[in-house]
Amino acid sequence: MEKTEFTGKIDNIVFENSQNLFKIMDVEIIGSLKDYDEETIRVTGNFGEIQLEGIYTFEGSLFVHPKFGMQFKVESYKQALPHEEGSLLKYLSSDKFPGIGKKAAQKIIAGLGMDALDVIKENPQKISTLSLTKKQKDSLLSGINSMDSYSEIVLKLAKYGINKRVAGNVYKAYHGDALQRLEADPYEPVGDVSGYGFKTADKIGRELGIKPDDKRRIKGAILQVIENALVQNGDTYIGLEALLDSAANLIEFNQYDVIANSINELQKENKLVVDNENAALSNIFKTEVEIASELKRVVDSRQKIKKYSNSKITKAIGHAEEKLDISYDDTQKQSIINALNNPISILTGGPGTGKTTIINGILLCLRELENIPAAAIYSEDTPFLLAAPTGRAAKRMGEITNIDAKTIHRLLGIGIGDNKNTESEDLNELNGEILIIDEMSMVDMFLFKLLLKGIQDTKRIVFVGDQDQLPSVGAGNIFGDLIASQAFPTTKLETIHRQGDESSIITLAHAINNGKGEEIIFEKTKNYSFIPCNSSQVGQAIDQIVTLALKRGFDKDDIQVLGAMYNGQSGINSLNDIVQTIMNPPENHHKKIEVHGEVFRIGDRVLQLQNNPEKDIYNGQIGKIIGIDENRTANCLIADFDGREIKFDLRDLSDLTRAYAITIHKSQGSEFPLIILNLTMQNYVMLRRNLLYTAITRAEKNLVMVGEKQAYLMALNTPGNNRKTGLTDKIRQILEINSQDLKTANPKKEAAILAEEAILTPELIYSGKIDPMIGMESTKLEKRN
Ligand SMILES: Nc1ncnc2c1ncn2[C@@H]1O[C@H](COP(=O)(O)OP(=O)(O)OP(=O)(O)O)[C@@H](O)[C@H]1O
Repeated sequence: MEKTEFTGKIDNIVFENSQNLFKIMDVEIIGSLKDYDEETIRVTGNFGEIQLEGIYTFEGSLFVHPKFGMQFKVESYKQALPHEEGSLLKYLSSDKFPGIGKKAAQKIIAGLGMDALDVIKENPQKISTLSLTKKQKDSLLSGINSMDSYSEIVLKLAKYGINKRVAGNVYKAYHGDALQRLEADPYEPVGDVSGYGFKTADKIGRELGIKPDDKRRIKGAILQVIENALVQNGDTYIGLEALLDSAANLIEFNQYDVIANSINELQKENKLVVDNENAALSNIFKTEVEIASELKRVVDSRQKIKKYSNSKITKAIGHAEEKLDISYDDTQKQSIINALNNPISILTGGPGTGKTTIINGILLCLRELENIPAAAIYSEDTPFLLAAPTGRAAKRMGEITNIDAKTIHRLLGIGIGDNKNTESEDLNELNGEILIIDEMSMVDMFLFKLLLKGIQDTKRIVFVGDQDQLPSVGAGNIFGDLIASQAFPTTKLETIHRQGDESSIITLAHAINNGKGEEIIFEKTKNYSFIPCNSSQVGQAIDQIVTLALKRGFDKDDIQVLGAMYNGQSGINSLNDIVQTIMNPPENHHKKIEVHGEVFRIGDRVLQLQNNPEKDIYNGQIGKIIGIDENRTANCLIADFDGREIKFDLRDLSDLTRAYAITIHKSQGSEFPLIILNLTMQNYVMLRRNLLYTAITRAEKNLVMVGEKQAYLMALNTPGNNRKTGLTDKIRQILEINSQDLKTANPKKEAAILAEEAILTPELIYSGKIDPMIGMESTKLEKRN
């Protein structure tokens, strides 16, 4: 429809997405809107801060929404400035312009007339003609600048080639000042504003005539190089030599002394820290120092906590063994002693090595040694604090220990995405006999710092995990660094204790870690198999495997597809479309709702992507949709998360996605009876040993690997975690560890042997001669053309 314009008052903000600033609002029309007769209209578009009751002029076009009727799609908007004397006087003397009272406001109107605001906006120089103090002039200018609406800023930034999304991020960081700040130093937001990198800055810099050797430009390049290492590799620092080289590359000239000077200046400005020939962003360096200092505080303040005698512990372990009907091996026993007699201890081991069995042993021993009645353990103020970084991992920990386990966020009482900004005063104080954190490999540096800050009087702290799993999504490598520091008694479990059907997957997992995966991964065993196919065949193969698994009696909820990335032919998004069609087809006439390009239907399995303590659901938690209101009202979707009904409004739905296929990263901390894993060379940037290992260890009983052999080989042969981090050294320095203090127990490795079986090829699979499904009877894959 044709472009038109109208002015209106904001009645109601129906929906807003804080990520991309998209809003849906009800607007009361002031005056008229061409081709529209009603008094209010629903308006959609991207907006910055919008004031309820505020009056704005909108430019855009009418369109008919198939369900909600006539709406107005906004292309640009601006705040309607007051023009009559009374309201202009009131506006100018409001707290939007601090230091300007009624008198000064009258001077402004007398000097520039009723259009004063527009006049200054057009030509800020006019302010100098007013008889105001410098402070008042500044206040007037900055007040008017901050009224620059989001769409005006987007328009102005567009002339520098900045797209809407990035312009939105710039706006979120600098608000109305955005343009002034960018024009003063286009390199300032580099590393600070998402999507705004050195290239964008350089484009603006060139237009503004900033010289190639300008300090602002060089500093921007330096920050960009460090930021790249942080975001792309998870490194918390970069070597100075590499920094000089990469920065020189970026600015395209090789004057190292000029770059070095800028590094020094950035140090003085507290933006980065140079330590031992390495450079780190200040906040990252500071976080590592804080973590090491907190660890020292925890260790030092627990020196006086009593240690149990060997005989007492041995007796308690004996009782635990009787109760659990097992006998711990020597390494396992040592880990229990470590946990009971040290302020901080660490337990790491692959699947089936007995981590959970040890946690149970530690708790049983402590109950006996401290004479703790059951009532205390199950009380609100329990002396046993158990937590894990994700909801699913916490749930599993709770089920296995029979003691309530929380997410770390919930344990600390912190809000959504608050890791970076939470102050320690806002944290729950952690006390009690023991704190055990499971799945430590997933804990990132910001959350770990908060966890340590929350620890008050907890007598013992045990970090449990598998150091060979993927490191945390955020930068750093907390669990690996704690182990490498050798500052805390650490037990590495290497003997596989789990027996039974799933043991061949566990053997495969351990072989992958020991560099022997290639020998057995492409075999067909009772529990795992490999189906080679290229990325264009992945969807088809997964379609067949899922269909077949369902025919064989697998429960829908037991089948989980995993992949490395969301996009691409064999990406998570397209696999979700395929599996959703099989498991919850549209012809079931279920109610549905479409958001961010995904269709959700009643019955769909969904994944929560962010921590949401208010709803008590967390990143990685899986639920099922049980209700949908197609009119998209307040609670338009209801999902069952572990027996609890959680209501979502449109805004919350940006945190929800379908979960038939999920990324390996999101699957961390969860296990499923049947894992269908797909890896192809499209994922080549991510193909590392720890990614494959993490994926494989998600399978409880059965594993079907699909994709390109080359991709699996690349993952097998690319060392996992090689993040450059500074925490290990800082721990060693601050806790004054010297090299003799080796605190790691290293038991012998156990040999893993597997029988040889036939290797699958696509021809065999599609001819139906070989069955990729494991432990199930005779249905074969159909041949597809
Ligand atoms: N010393 C032992 N003797 C006999 N069985 C053991 C011993 N230790 C552990 N197990 C058994 O081995 C299996 C795996 O142990 P557990 O679940 O504790 O390992 P885990 O490291 O937590 O593995 P995962 O991470 O896969 O859950 C369990 O069935 C457990 O009972």
